[in-house]
Amino acid sequence: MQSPRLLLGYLKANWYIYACAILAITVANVVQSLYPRVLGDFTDTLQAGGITRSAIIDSSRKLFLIGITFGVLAGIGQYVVMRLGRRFEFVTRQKLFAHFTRLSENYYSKNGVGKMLSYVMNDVTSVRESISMGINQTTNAVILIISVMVMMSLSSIPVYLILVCMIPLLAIPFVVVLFGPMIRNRSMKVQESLAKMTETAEEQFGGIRVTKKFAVEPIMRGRFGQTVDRIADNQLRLVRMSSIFQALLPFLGGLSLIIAIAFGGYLTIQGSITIGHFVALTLYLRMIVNPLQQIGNVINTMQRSRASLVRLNNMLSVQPDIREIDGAKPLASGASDIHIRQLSFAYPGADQQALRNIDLTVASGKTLGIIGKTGSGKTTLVKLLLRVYEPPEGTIRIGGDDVRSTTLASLRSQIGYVPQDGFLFSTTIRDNIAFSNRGISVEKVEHAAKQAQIYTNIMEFPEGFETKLGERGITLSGGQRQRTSLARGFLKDAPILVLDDSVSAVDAVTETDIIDNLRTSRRNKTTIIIAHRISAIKHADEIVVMDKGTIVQRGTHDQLLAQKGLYASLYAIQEEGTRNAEGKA
Ligand SMILES: Nc1ncnc2c1ncn2[C@@H]1O[C@H](COP(=O)(O)OP(=O)(O)OP(=O)(O)O)[C@@H](O)[C@H]1O
Repeated sequence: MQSPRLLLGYLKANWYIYACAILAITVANVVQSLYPRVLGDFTDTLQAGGITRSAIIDSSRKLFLIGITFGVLAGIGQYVVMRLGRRFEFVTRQKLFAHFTRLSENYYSKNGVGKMLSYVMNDVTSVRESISMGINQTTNAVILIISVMVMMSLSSIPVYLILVCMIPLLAIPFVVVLFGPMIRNRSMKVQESLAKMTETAEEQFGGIRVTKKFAVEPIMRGRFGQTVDRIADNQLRLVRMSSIFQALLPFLGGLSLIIAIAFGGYLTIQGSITIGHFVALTLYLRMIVNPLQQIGNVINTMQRSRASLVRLNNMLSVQPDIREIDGAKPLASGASDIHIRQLSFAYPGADQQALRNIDLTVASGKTLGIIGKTGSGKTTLVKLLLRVYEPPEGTIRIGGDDVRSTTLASLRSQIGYVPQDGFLFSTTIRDNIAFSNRGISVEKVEHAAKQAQIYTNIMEFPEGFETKLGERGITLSGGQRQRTSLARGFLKDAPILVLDDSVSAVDAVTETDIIDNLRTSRRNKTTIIIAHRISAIKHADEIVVMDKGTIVQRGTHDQLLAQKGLYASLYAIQEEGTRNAEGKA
């Protein structure tokens, strides 16, 4: 196993419970291995003196005791092991989820959500099966085989006969060594194709509305079909290999039995061993055919889950891109002046810089407007402020502290960020708005909704704020979704509020109302508004115009209008658009 930390850690933590369970299963199997001896002795008694009442009662009592002891002890042992297996599943899923929440946006932009789900579902289940079934069946099988061997050697069956019968079983280690790696490799491929399918399914369900609007369902079905076919191919390859392997071990057990019947039968006819020995020997060998099959099963499952365990351990060892430095300090409470110096940034793997030499100061309590062409770096700037991506050291300071030396939680709790397409969860509108503080009063939630101009819309729903939203807020229009997400930003009332194109989907009148509310509620609080429409930022204390990752103009609305440049051109185009619209109306 490459890096068995996850499983070893769990087994170590629970070793004493496992030890008790294994002890119970061991005793159960030792007791069960007495069974051929009782029957062998019974046969010899029959042969010596015929059938007697006392012999029947005595043997029946022994067999009954063996059955009861085996049933109770094996049952308890198996229950404990299964329970621990389920607990492993639960603990590991929690561990994975906690790990996922620490990974950066950069990781998620490269790895689909479906892939993450596959770890949580398929891989965890596969490892759980192996530890539950593996421990139960291995203990059962190994102990039974050992007990049978011991019982056979303690009996007066000749050793040479036992050894001859065992010859086919010597091939087992070779079979295991040969097939094990092949099964593991094929399992790895199955798990990878399952992950791909979950990823594709997640993406296709997410995009189902676009698919339908473009009437491209057959193409999407074809694409999904391809991923399913890949799984089927990989699974068939695995099943072929596993089946051959699983059949081989009992086959070797069967060969032993044939030798026992042929050679043992011959010795019985010759009078070298008693019929009782012959019966006991064949029963002993018959008894190890099932455990051999179980061992085949277990090795099969173990190889498969080993592939999953490697995947899980690899996943858990992914280091988050954004990490707090040792001794990171919380950002001073209420700090809200922002200083950006010589900030240049390129996305990992990108050959061009998204931001170049940005110098910017937003004094505490002021409003900054950012406008610029699409792709000019506006959102990137905010992502660096929030440390969604890591800015170079010393380039961004809040309240005098380099954001890289602060704790992530304190930094993000000081900033309210409202993106253009804020994600809404499948819960009530109230919970969506009160996202940063579920315990907040209804009045405050309603007030935030009023500020974001969504209150009236919400009250029109029969259940008002208790209305449940479907996947990604499907019951709301684009503009309603945007304003619900905006209300969430208002409610957080953070020292710094960033609106990233957050009023783009509302009409001009509503936008004016929202901006007015914003100006009132954010008086003396730092606010950054990114917009494409000048109407959303013209009131700002300072406006910067961005182009190709740099700031090309800065000033107030009036100062920028007085300059020839991108801002004045944008204004002219937008004013003309508004006049045309009014003319048509
Ligand atoms: N995760 C990413 N990985 C690589 N490049 C990215 C990533 N996100 C954005 N970019 C690139 O960085 C540049 C700036 O993008 P950004 O999102 O900051 O622009 P923007 O000004 O906010 O655009 P818009 O107005 O369309 O929202 C673009 O060229 C974009 O393609």
